Formats: sequence, structure tokens, C-alpha cells
Amino acid sequence: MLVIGLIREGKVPSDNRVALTPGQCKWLVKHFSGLSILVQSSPHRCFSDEEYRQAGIEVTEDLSACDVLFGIKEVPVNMLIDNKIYFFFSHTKKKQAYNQPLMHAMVDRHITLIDYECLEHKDGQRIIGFGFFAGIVGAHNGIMAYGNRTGAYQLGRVREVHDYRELIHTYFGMKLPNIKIAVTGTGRVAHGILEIMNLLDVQEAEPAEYLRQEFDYPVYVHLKGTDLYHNRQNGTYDRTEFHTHPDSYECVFNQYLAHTDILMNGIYWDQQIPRLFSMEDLQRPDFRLQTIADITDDKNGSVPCNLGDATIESPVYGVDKRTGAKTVPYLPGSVDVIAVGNLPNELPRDASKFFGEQLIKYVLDDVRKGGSALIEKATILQKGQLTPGFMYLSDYAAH
Ligand SMILES: NC(=O)c1ccc[n+]([C@@H]2O[C@H](COP(=O)([O-])OP(=O)(O)OC[C@H]3O[C@@H](n4cnc5c(N)ncnc54)[C@H](O)[C@@H]3O)[C@@H](O)[C@H]2O)c1
Repeated sequence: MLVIGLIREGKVPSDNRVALTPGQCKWLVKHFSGLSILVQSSPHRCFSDEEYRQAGIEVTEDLSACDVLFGIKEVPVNMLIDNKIYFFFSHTKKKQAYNQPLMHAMVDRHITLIDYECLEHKDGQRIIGFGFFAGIVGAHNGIMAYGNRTGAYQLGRVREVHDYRELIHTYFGMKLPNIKIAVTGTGRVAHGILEIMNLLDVQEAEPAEYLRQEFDYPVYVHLKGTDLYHNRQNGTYDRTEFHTHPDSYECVFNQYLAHTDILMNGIYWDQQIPRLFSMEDLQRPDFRLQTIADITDDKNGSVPCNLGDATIESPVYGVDKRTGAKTVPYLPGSVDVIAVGNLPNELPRDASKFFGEQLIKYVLDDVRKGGSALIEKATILQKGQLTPGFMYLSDYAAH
């Protein structure tokens, strides 16, 4: 018998997503004998307690009978149950200082931690994540902010619709002006952005023609690694080399600055990777960007004028092109930035469903079998001890 528990999210502000929807729980219990699921009651979850009950799933406060617990965000220290096996996004693998107390508590309390972020296919591609719906919401917000700035059209907020299906309905009959949009990245976020481009009937243009001409319909250009980065020595792009030695590469995005109204940024970024442009570029007379949806959302990262997270309540801020200072949105002489770190929370029912599908497809069988190489590789702590692949966290985990 395996008892799975879905924990209540305890991080503040509280996250409304969940690892398995009521429908998925019902399906799992029906199809797998020996599997049962308990759901911890929550007032914030995008699926109500009642929806789980109606699916035949027990809602309770006490998860002590569970073998494996699934959450989304970091579990507050006071909610950890000793000796349990947890799956969640711990944000500890880069030694994030703000989660060190959580790491210490998990060590002390003999927790086994399997981090979703570390579940990878053999070639290193991540198996599970919310990026697709971040791309959907981020791209919508970018288009919405451009409409608010220019007054060309009006688009409502994603969080006001019930689900993705209803969002799609809001696009019917909508006609965008002849804008040019640059989309960066090739992962899940980029796929979500491209989905919105297709739904809004924005046509794809090849990089050369995008740079050469104006169009009498809206267009986007999809910029992949090879379009964005060139080896400083020989001008080529090799994906593996770029991933291992990004510092030998330069970014060639600045040629798009004079030809782009909206940037939708979905690339992976770290400190060694060159930025898309510089703060000084904001002052270029030909700097055309009016709106930047920085879905990647690294503060002062690939988008240097990302001056920090905004919130779902107030997602857009301006950046004064002359001073680089944060302003209210939509002012003349500024560029609008949308940088929100929890975009999928605007569409939580669909994002949770998509997440649960990936979990069922790629991970739950291994959990039922009691483990696998995949799970082992993503296990940061085993009963409170760092596993061999994560020994580099020793100084961070020690106290
Ligand atoms: N704002 C939000 O709410 C939100 C939500 C989800 C993801 N994100 C962020 O968006 C970014 C993209 O996420 P995603 O889900 O598309 O990721 P993904 O894992 O699906 O894709 C990442 C892409 O980057 C490439 N990549 C992987 N490792 C790399 C490396 N070391 N150097 C260069 N490129 C590398 C991969 O080949 C892949 O094409 C990430 O920074 C992620 O944290 C933001």
C-alpha cells in the first residue's frame, strides 16, 4: 500500500497550485490498486477541498499516515513532518541563502528531499516544470501592457478568467497592430509564448526578413541560441560548447533593438551568459522596444533593466530610459517591464493539470516501485543526509 499526500502550500504569499488535480487523483486511485491519496485541507488551492471530496479523495489535516508528500513551493520549516519523503521545488541546489534554514531543518528532521527541478531525462532536459504556462501568461501580459501603453487595444488580466479555455475565447476577433515581437528561448517558456503568438495570429518571420523590412501585419521572430550568441573567436554557435563555456560567446541581440516593439524573453540565463543588451542601449536613439515581458525573470539578468520582481497584483513597471530608474508604467521616455516570478499562478488550474500529467507520465510509476535511477539522481537528501551527487552542498547544509 502506498499513501500519497498533497500538502497545503504554506509559503507566504500562498501558492494556489497543486501537484495533482482532483480528476487526476480519482484516475490514479481507480487505476492503481494499493494506491491511496490524502489531501491536506487548504483555503488557497485553485481546486477547493470540496472538488477533491467530490472526486472521492479524503481531505484531512493529518498527513502522518502518508509515505510520500507532494508540494509545489518550499515547505515552511514549521510544517515539515519528521522522517517523511517530500517532493517539492526546494530552491536549494544553488545554495540559495534564503533557503538555508529550510535545508538545516530538513537535515535535522531526517527528511528525504526529491527536488522536481532535478528530475531530468538522460540528456539533461528537465522532466517537470511550469514553464509552458509561464510562457502563456507572460506573453499575454506583454501584449496586454503594449495595448495599455499605446491605447491601440485593450486586453484583460489572465487571472480574471476561469481557465485557459476561457482565455482563448477572449482572443476571438482581436486584431493587433503591425507590431514586431522578438521571442527568445527554446524551452517550455518559449513554447508557451509561441502558443500565444499562434492564438493571436501573429505570423512568424525569419530573422533576416524581420531585420530587413516592415510588415503590414503583426509578426514575431523566434530567436534560438544560434541566432543570439556567437563564439567571439570564430563567429559560430555550438550548443554544447555554449552551455559549458558561455563566457567565450558574445550576444548579438542588439541588432534587433531597432526593429522590435515587444521583447518576450524565455531564455535560460546565468551570470556567465552575456546579457541581451546593456543599460546604455536604452539611450540609443533607435531603441524601439516599448514593452519587455521578461518571463525568464532574473533580476539584472539577461534583461538588464529587470529591476526586480513585480507582483501578480501589479505586474508592470516602467524603467526610465535616461536614468535607468524604476517608474510607474506607461510613461513617455520609459520602457515597460513585466517581471513576475510566479506567472503560472494566474492560470493555476491548467498549470496544475499540466504539471500533474508530467508527474503521472514520468515519475509516479517510479515512486510506486519504490525508486529508480531518475529519482535517485534528483534526491538531494536521503533521511537528512546529502546524497553523493549533492555533496557540493556540504558547507551549505552543515550547521
Ligand atoms: N517567471 C516565471 O513564472 C517562470 C516560470 C517558469 C520558468 N521561468 C524561468 O524561465 C527560464 C526558462 O525556463 P524553461 O521552463 O523554458 O526551461 P527549460 O528547461 O524548458 O528550457 C531551458 C532552455 O535553456 C537551455 N539550457 C539549459 N541549460 C542551459 C545552460 N546551462 N546554458 C544555456 N542554456 C541552457 C535548454 O537547452 C533549454 O532549451 C528559466 O530561467 C526559468 O527559471 C520563469
